[in-house]
Amino acid sequence: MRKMLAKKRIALVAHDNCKKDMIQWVEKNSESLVGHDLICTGTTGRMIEDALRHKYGDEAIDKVSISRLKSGPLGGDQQLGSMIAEGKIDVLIFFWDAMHAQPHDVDVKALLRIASVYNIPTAQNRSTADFIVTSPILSKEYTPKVYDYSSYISRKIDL
Ligand SMILES: O=C(CO)COP(=O)(O)O
Repeated sequence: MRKMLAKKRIALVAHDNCKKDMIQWVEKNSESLVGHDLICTGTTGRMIEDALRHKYGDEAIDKVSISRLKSGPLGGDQQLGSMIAEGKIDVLIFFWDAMHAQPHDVDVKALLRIASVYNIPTAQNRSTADFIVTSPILSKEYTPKVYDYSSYISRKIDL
């Protein structure tokens, strides 16, 4: 059983062409977000921190839990994927660029895939992110369905 606490661990990631969208979305929903733990890839995190600092001031921002991983192309997506596999992320908000290829395309795909494997609520655009951030479940305990991969783990492989 996997139980999400009322305080969620929310991963925030955006490609460069989507960062404006992400910052606007965070600013618009900051009241709902600041009570949770925010985990970001490097550059997205820096920009979100700057935006929140600008909105709330230096003192208030120190009380917001924001952690910054490596920049996406430098391993940040993989770090997030690893955190998902370890049960350390509850929600993924990932605005990825559907119009331009990324140097770390494989990492992007891997992150989205692992989020699916572990049944992580994932927003890939602002509308879905709006639905998630306004969901009453966001601030309540929640027990997501955990898929049973035991038959895969114990599968027999002929040698
Ligand atoms: O590349 C990213 C996600 O794939 C995001 O990385 P940055 O937040 O460091 O720009």
